[in-house]
Amino acid sequence: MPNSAPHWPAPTASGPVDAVVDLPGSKSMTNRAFVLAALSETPVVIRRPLRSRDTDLMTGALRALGIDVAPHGKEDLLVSPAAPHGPATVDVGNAGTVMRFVPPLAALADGDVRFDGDPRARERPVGPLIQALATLGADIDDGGRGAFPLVIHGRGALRGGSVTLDASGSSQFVSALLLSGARFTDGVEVRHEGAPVPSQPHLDMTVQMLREVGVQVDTGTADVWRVAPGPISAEEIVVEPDLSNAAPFLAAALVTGGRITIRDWPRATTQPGDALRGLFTEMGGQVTLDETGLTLRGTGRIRGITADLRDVGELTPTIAAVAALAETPSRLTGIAHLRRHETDRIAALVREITALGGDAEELPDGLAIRPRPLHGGVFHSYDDHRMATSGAVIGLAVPGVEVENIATTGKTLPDFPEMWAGVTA
Ligand SMILES: O=C(O)C1=C[C@@H](OP(=O)(O)O)[C@@H](O)[C@H](O)C1
Ligand SMILES: C=C(OP(=O)(O)O)C(=O)O
Repeated sequence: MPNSAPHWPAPTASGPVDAVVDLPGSKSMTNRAFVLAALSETPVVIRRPLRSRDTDLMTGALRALGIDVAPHGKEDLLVSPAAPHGPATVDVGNAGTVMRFVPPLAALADGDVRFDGDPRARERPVGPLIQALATLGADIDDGGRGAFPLVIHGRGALRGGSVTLDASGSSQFVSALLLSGARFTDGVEVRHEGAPVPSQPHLDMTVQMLREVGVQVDTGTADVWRVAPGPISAEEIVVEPDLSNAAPFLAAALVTGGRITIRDWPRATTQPGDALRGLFTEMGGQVTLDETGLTLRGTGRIRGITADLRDVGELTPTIAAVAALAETPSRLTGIAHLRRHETDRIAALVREITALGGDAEELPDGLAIRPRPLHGGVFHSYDDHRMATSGAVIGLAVPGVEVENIATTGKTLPDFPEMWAGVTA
């Protein structure tokens, strides 16, 4: 999308950063919480939800379906469930969680629900999910495209049952069916066939959050998930800080040889961002976890990394930014599905690192980055929040980097420029 706002001059660190960072809630947990709350037997308080474009799109979708979401105290939200109904129009924006998690809810609605979103939403994969919903009894008009825009002719209930799909393009196809599956008449059995499903921690998150609201989920067989039909009983869902959005801040410590503490890092979590502890240790950081949170200390040395990031694909842009500043080469693989994320992240990262003088190369399922000094220039963000924050990370070490459309960080972290200024001041 063309963006006429002036480019954002990325602050260059004048010395090692040293700060404690409070991050808002996880996008992935917040948007799962909304779906579960919408289908709950009783009103649900969502504690410390993320407020951002992606979560606003989700609350917009719920409201369009007749489900009320209201402020509750200073930072919480109250969801008052109701039988979802059409006619309704849902704007999915460029939010994968809204694109994938809301159609099953719409299939349970009474009435027509229309879906469309940003131009990129029409390119992101949704076909296997739409096909699966049709197999489970939904009446969907997608003009045979297997893509947005589309209409779901809800009939107030969905039969459910067993379905086989290829979820190698996105774990969100599976999560979507599981999140609403307990409310399908026969529950749901999802079988995956194809190349491995990415983002395993996000599947674990779905299963754990379902179990916490009383849903029976059987994960005993690899690539098969069974959700028993039954009620969803939640009163409160607590959202953890967004550990994927911790990535650029921890990277700042690594890149400047400084120290960053992310407050309230959970001791146990399903979030993929927890893998940053190991990944950034391998890249040269020293990590400690205590009552305050997770602290990363940079040592002044940045090592490259060879890693299969299939499970934690959304961390790739930040890891690539650090890799572009490292002393040794990096090879990031297992992430072919990133080509259909907010943008083609593999092509975008290679293009932008190369434009700053770096040495980066596309691989069929990832990218390779070799050490080479970088210079200033415009770092394009392609409407991708994680591209924008990656440009900020590189800018810490390379004077004269300007990030195009920093406002796109509002997808999951609207206060990013202010938070970043606080850390780099
Ligand atoms: O379920 C989720 O909340 C997510 C799953 C992952 O999607 P893919 O499996 O499509 O990569 C991840 O990249 C995305 O940011 C969030
Ligand atoms: C891939 C991402 O988002 P989405 O939920 O839109 O898929 C992401 O946040 O890195």
